[in-house]
Amino acid sequence: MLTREKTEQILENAELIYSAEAIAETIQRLADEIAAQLSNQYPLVLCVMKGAVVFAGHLLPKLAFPLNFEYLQVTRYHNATRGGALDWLVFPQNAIKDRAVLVIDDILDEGVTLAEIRTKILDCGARSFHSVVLADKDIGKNKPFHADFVGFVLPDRYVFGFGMDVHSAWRNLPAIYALQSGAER
Ligand SMILES: O=P(O)(O)OC[C@H]1O[C@H](OP(=O)(O)OP(=O)(O)O)[C@H](O)[C@@H]1O
Ligand SMILES: Nc1nc2[nH]cnc2c(=O)[nH]1
Repeated sequence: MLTREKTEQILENAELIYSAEAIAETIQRLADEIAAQLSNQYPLVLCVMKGAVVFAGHLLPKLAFPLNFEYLQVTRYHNATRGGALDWLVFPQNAIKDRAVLVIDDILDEGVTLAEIRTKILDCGARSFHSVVLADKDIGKNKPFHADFVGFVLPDRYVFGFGMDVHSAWRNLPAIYALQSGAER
């Protein structure tokens, strides 16, 4: 864990990429797009913890149709800024069969996490699979996964805030920041 001083320094040196206002507008647009496709499906909405917790908390009240809500938890970045093997921590297996599933995640980076989530959900007998991400990072190569609903396209930098962590801190920020280049380690 970083010291409090180091954590504050990271924010001071970071660059604001999306303000709280820009995020709010984007979430309303995403909610409208999701409603147009899924409002008559009575979907099971799954939040990918922990990163999507803030995004899900803002998006859910804007989905004005019947749904059920559960969460799953996977991690492959742990407290680092580079991804590794995926660790499954929580998975609501029994809730999924025959459901139209909408997965909410904060960020699509290399696409490994959501590709594995989709496989597992379809293996559990979901009727359909959709996903919404607040941010899709432009990594300059093909990804094994494309989201149905995308908020922003981000530059290829490590970002944090609005649920996303940097070395496990700053998930509580109301906006999205990019880590100063060279500070990834
Ligand atoms: O597209 P990928 O390269 O696979 O990365 C995307 C995943 O990385 C983050 O999760 P993380 O592993 O950091 O766990 P967390 O949500 O608990 O922070 C994020 O919430 C996505 O689920
Ligand atoms: N916090 C955070 N988590 C990620 N997971 C994959 N990419 C990122 C990123 O840029 N920031």
